[in-house]
Amino acid sequence: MPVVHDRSVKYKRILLKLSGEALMGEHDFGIDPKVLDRMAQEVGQLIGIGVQVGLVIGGGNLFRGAALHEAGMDRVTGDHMGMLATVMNGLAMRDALERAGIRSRVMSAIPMSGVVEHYDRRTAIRYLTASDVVIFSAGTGNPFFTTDSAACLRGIEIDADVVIKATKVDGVYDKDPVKHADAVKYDSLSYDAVLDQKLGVMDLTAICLVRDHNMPVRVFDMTKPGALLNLVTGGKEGTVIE
Ligand SMILES: Nc1ncnc2c1ncn2[C@@H]1O[C@H](COP(=O)(O)OP(=O)(O)O)[C@@H](O)[C@H]1O
Ligand SMILES: O=c1ccn([C@@H]2O[C@H](COP(=O)(O)OP(=O)(O)O)[C@@H](O)[C@H]2O)c(=O)[nH]1
Repeated sequence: MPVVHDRSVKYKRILLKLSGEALMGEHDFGIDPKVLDRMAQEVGQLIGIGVQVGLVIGGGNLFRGAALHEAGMDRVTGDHMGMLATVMNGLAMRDALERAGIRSRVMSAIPMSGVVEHYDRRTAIRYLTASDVVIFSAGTGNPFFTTDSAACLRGIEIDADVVIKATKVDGVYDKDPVKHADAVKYDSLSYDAVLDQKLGVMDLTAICLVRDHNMPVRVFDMTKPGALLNLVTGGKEGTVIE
């Protein structure tokens, strides 16, 4: 895809985190190809204006370690299944991107020879510089972490300008807006405010990491068409944590 620099770009290199659950679309489990195709188009628009895109995709649409543990499974085994789920989502996203004509790579924190490349930071940066989308899968490679933490970790490692969390709500609220109709949205807030109020939009380990490395985080609604492009080109979308 040709790179056209015809819009002002606020963030030159981004780490975009997509929630696994959002990939389900209207379904209760799995991947809705329509959602994948739409996300691929939106990522393609960013590549088209010269933005370098790293992706971390969750696995909650398939397996979550904590939920498997609640059902009786060993926690670490459940987390391994959750991380493998993120590799499956990564493969599906690569497929959608390639079908849309966007070059992409899947790297895994857990070696999986013959299926995807093993994560290597310097190689990832080379791919990004060449305008390939890099999908960082298998989370951090360690149990007891989340893909939010993986997104913040990879964002810091690749020296991204921002970590963008694409989710089903349109920002950070003073309480969970899915459970409380009177929740109030923040346009911006500090890392410490998220930590002090224990706001559940992102796990607190991830927030500590971005705080320690001054990495700004944007939270926005991935179901809103065009929102991602608007955000990356300086538009007002969602909430800024910095
Ligand atoms: N203070 C808050 N502001 C915004 N969303 C919140 C807040 N507290 C909890 N949430 C929940 O966090 C979810 C976003 O996180 P995400 O990682 O995408 O979902 P999940 O954790 O279900 O995979 C939202 O769907 C929302 O219900
Ligand atoms: O570094 C990591 C990232 C993820 N996971 C496991 O993978 C699952 C899926 O990730 P997550 O819940 O973050 O997905 P999302 O909520 O974004 O869909 C988690 O529940 C964990 O079990 C893990 O063990 N280590």
